[in-house]
Amino acid sequence: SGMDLCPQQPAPLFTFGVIADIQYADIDDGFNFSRTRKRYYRSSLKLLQNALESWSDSAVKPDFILQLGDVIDGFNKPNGASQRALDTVMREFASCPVKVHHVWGNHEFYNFSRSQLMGSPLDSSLNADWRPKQSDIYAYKFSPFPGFVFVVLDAYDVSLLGIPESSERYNKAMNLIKLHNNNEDLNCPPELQSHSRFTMFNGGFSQEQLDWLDLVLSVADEKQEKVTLVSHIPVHPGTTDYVCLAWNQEELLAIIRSHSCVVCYMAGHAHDGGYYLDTGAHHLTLDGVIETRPDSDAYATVSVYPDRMELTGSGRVMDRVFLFS
Ligand SMILES: Nc1ncnc2c1ncn2[C@@H]1O[C@H](COP(=O)(O)OP(=O)(O)O)[C@@H](O)[C@H]1O
Repeated sequence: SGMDLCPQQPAPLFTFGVIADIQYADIDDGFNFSRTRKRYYRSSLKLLQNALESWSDSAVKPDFILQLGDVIDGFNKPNGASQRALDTVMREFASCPVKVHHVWGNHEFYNFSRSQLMGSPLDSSLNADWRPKQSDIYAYKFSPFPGFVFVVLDAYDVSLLGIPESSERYNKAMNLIKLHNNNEDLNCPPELQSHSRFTMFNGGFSQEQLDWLDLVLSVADEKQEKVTLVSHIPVHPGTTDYVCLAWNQEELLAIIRSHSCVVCYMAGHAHDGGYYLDTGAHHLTLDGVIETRPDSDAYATVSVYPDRMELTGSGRVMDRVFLFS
C-alpha cells in the first residue's frame, strides 16, 4: 500500500490529553497574590476551547482527558456565580466526545463543599475499577489500556477546605497545619522553606489513602504494569516552589520510590510548570491555563508507546519524552 512507501513511526498504543488550572470566571483580568503573574479569567475558557477542538479534530482521538484541578476560580463564589461558571466549563467539555477525568484542586473547594462535589459532574469516579473503601476520599484507579494504569489522587483529603469546621477531619488538619504555620492568616506561608507548604491552599493525603495507593501499586508491580499518578498538588521540589508542595509530599515520594511500576506523577497547582526525573518516575507540573496569554495555549497531548510516553505541548507547554526505565 501507499503507506509502506512512507515509513512512519509505529502508532502509539493510545493517547490522552492533559490540561490544568483553567480557573474560569466571567471577570476582568487580574493578578496572582504576589502580583507577579497576570490572570486571564475569561480568556481561560477560549484556551479550554482550543484544547478541546484540537482533541476533537485530531485524526486519532485521545482515549481520555485529564483535567488536573481548579477548573473554575474561587472568585466565582462571592459573585454567586459558582454553578454558572461550572456549567459554562462543563458545557465545553461535553462538546468533546472524550471521557474526562477530573482532579479536585483548592478552587473546587472555594466554590463547593466536598459533599457537594461527591456525585457532581466533577466526580468522574463512577466507573472506576478500584477506589479506597473510605467513600469520602476522592481517589480511584482506572486502566485505559492493558498494562497501563492511572490513579487519580485526592491531595485535599487532609485539609481545611470543603469540610465543616465542626468536623473531626477539620480539627485534625488544623492541628497539623498549626504545628508548622504560626501565622494568623493560614494562607500566608511560613518563612522557613521546609515548612512553607503548610498553608491553607495546600493539603495532603491521609494514611488511609496512602495505604490504598500502596496496595494498588503493589498489585501493579506484580503485573508489571506502568502507572501514572495524577493529582492537583506537586510532590517533588524539583518541579516547583516549596510553597506549592503537598503537606506530606515526602510520604508520597517514598511510596512512589518504593514501587517500580510508577512511571509518572502529574500535577497542576503551580502555574509556571516544571519537570524532574526522580529515580525512574517522571514528575511533571503542567503550566496553568489561567496564567497563559490569550494568544498562546496551555495543554498537552500524550502518546503512549510500549517504552515511553511522548508529551506534545501546545503553546507554552514544552515537548517532553518520558522513557520508561
Ligand atoms: N502569601 C500569601 N499570604 C496570604 N494569602 C495568600 C498568599 N498567597 C496566596 N494567598 C491566598 O490563598 C488563596 C489561594 O491563592 P491563589 O493565588 O488564588 O492560589 P492558586 O494559585 O491556587 O490560584 C487566595 O485566597 C490567596 O489570596
